[in-house]
Amino acid sequence: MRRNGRSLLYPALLTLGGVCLASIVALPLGAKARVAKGKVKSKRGMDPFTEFWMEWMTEYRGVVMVMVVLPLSFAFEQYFEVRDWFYRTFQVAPRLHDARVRHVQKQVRRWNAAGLRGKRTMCTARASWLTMSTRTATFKEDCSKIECCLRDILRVDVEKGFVRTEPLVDMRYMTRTLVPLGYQLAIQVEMESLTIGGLCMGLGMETNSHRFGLLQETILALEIVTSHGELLRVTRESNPDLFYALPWSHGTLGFLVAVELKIIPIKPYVHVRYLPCHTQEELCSQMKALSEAKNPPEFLEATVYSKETSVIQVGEFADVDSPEKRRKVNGVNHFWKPWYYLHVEEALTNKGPFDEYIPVRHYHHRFTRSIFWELRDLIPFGNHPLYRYLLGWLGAPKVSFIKLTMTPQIRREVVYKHVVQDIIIPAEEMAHSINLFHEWFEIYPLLIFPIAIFDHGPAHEGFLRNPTKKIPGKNCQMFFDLGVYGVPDKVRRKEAWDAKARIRAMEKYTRDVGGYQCLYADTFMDEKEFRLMFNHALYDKMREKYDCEGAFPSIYQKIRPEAGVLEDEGDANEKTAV
Ligand SMILES: NC(=O)C1=CN([C@@H]2O[C@H](COP(=O)(O)OP(=O)(O)OC[C@H]3O[C@@H](n4cnc5c(N)ncnc54)[C@H](OP(=O)(O)O)[C@@H]3O)[C@@H](O)[C@H]2O)C=CC1
Ligand SMILES: C=C(/C=C/[C@@H](C)[C@H]1CC[C@H]2C3=CC=C4C[C@@H](O)CC[C@]4(C)[C@H]3CC[C@]12C)C(C)C
Repeated sequence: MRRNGRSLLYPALLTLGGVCLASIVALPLGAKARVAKGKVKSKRGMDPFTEFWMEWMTEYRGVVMVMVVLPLSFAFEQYFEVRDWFYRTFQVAPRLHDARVRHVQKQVRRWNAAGLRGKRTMCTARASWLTMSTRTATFKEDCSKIECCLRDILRVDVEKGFVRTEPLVDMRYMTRTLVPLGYQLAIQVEMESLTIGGLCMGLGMETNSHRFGLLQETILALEIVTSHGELLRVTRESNPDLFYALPWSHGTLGFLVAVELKIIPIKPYVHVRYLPCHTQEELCSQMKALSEAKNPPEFLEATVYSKETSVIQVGEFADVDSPEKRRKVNGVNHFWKPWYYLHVEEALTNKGPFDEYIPVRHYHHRFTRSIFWELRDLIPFGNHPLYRYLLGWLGAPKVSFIKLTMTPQIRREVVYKHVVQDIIIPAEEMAHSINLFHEWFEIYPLLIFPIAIFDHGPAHEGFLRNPTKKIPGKNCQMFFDLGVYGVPDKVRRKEAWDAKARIRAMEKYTRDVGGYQCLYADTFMDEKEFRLMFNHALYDKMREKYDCEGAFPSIYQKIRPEAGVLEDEGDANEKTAV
């Protein structure tokens, strides 16, 4: 059987590779011929060949996704599997680390010596398309780009419970390394391509954030190259001001070259119970009771399928040590399995509540395969059994390649006919916010998971304010993440839908209830509104102390509405009567 399976797999792979290669060669040649024959006329004043491509890639997005993005993602994935295996096995990275840090310092010192302070700010050289932000980071064009090629795990210390790692290590590499050792990051974030640097300098959260808080609470030490090229090791004890100012600072206080993060022991499986809720009240009261319990579950989240219906997922680490448990093992990420959010939804059918044992690494990356539920619009037939069995093994398209093949027209559609947003707001807002999201977006599912926001004391209030309504006996207040990803129903129904007005209403509501918008997403806030949402006191102090003005852009300069896409250009493009 295995031999038969293999002998079928290789011809299938070769055929697919051949078709992709042929298309990649044939399509541009065909396009060039059409342009040469004068069959393509420029409508926007671009050169006709580029214009033809832009239009083709916009029109045939699904084909580009399957023929280009998927094979590229697969090849990229395989390359990094081999590269990371080599570095891990031969322990190459720790020996190279110091030289890599010196390279960052040398570039920063060269920038200082060239007299660029105040003239041209610095940012990382990571290309915008590679990142997990929805933005295009146009600010980078005006910056000196500093290469921070630091992509390895330096040390895993299970006795002391921490991992020392470089910033470009992603979540896939992290679980690949830690899980076989019986450990995970205290906050092990879901999406495989998110990097440690992005999560520490931005934000990181997961379905056990009701226990540990945001990923920043699990940082033990940060190693930073300052605007003068000095290397600093920053801990809670040695430099609390800078330590609490660095999370969410987006590389505007210095370059991160290494970080120590807390790790926790795990078991091989996560026992997940799926609890259907048929009213909002049921959802809110259960989430409150579970998240604020004396002994809360290890993992907790809810997927909301309509205004009233949702499924709560309660997870606990487990061993599978009996035949009865073995029968309930479900490797949800195997390529032939249905997308996870659709599997969860089954709890709302006649099947009712159910439970299963998910191998821990499958649990960690349970939404990567369907990019939460974004893939249903990118590859509408992606969950069809035929597709899953024939092409599912190629994995999910990587967000990076989706971004790389995005034409300006698609970028505008992503902004004006589509929503990707997460907000973190106080727990008591759950029902109200679901109703508001229904009114503004009408997109389901919605994602919900509780997050403890900790009090660091008045001297160390970071970018997030200290909470005001702490849980009795605890040093934190319960907030929750509410995520919305997809195409609003009004857009699907081809009715007018004002993206900017809706997102701005969401931002105002978030500010009014003392919450925060996740900054990987597009924001429409002006600087005054942004400074109202986030506490800049400690951040401003550190910007001054470490001479960052004129050396790094401010956070707002990095996340502000992008010129040409989100900036006001009159209202013509904002009202999308489709
Ligand atoms: N569940 C979760 O927690 C999720 C989180 N996210 C978000 O995605 C982002 C991570 O995406 P990812 O692609 O990994 O990160 P990015 O490359 O987008 O980086 C995010 C920010 O961190 C800065 N940064 C990254 N590395 C360094 C470094 N070595 N030194 C200094 N600054 C650095 C970047 O600076 P620069 O602009 O100079 O490159 C950028 O401003 C996070 O910020 C997070 O908010 C998204 C989805 C889920
Ligand atoms: C914050 C969480 C999860 C977020 C993800 C669902 C989104 C993070 C980045 C998003 C995307 C980036 C770029 C895109 C290109 C566009 O052409 C299509 C959309 C998208 C793929 C988009 C999709 C959603 C994200 C992956 C949770 C963990 C709280």
